[in-house]
Amino acid sequence: MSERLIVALDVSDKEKAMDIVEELKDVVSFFKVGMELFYREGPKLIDDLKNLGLKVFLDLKLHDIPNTVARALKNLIDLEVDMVNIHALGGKEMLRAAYLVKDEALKRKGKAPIILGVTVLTSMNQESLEQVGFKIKLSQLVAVLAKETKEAGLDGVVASAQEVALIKSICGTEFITVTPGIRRFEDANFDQKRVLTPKKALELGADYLVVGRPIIAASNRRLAAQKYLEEMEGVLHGAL
Ligand SMILES: O=C(O)c1cc(=O)[nH]c(=O)n1[C@@H]1O[C@H](COP(=O)(O)O)[C@@H](O)[C@H]1O
Repeated sequence: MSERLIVALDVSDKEKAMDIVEELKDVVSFFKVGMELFYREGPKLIDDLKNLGLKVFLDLKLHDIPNTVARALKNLIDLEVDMVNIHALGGKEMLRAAYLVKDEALKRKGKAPIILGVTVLTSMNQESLEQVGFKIKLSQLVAVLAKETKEAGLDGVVASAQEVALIKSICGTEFITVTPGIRRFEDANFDQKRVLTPKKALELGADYLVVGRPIIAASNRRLAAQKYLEEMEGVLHGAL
């Protein structure tokens, strides 16, 4: 069991999500609930997962004006999740507003989730950035957004593992990196463009690896998760 593997519950309803949790809960303790599932099942599902003693990353990628993000974030923090994210492209003021909400929650409750800035989606590459008008090099944009997130006082970023070394060199090793777009060598990329293997991601310093379809769409999910964990443990125990 490694808390550093986060399995994305990208399914449409609670029944399907709980089937996956049931199959994996002996080997995986951290699950991600995204828009698809949360928009249908809402806060009750978060309670159910927390009551099973699991950690929850609530991935709703907030992106709005500072006031709206701050107010929404307060509600998410009150769900007692362990991790949430907001788009760093929302700007300095928005990131700072998020930090102030976290700070207020820490004072009020004595605890608050890890709050991450999403840098550039792992489904994008240099070409996709140019298509939406960005002339900057992708890794440079990730670096700018990570630096803004750090300066606002937030805990870390979501980025591709390909940028982890750069982010850590700018923001320090304590700044958390959560990396989706993780694929074992034999797994399909689907819509992910910036991918790396679990082994490489951990070697570069990624703190948490997010994996969805290669595990949840596998015919034997437990075996699929175990293969990811084995590859990770090889690095964590210095055996590879
Ligand atoms: O914030 C995220 O979790 C996220 C950010 C990002 O840049 N890319 C990304 O894939 N994700 C999420 O990570 C998961 C990856 O799923 P798979 O591609 O199926 O492994 C999905 O639930 C995405 O919503």
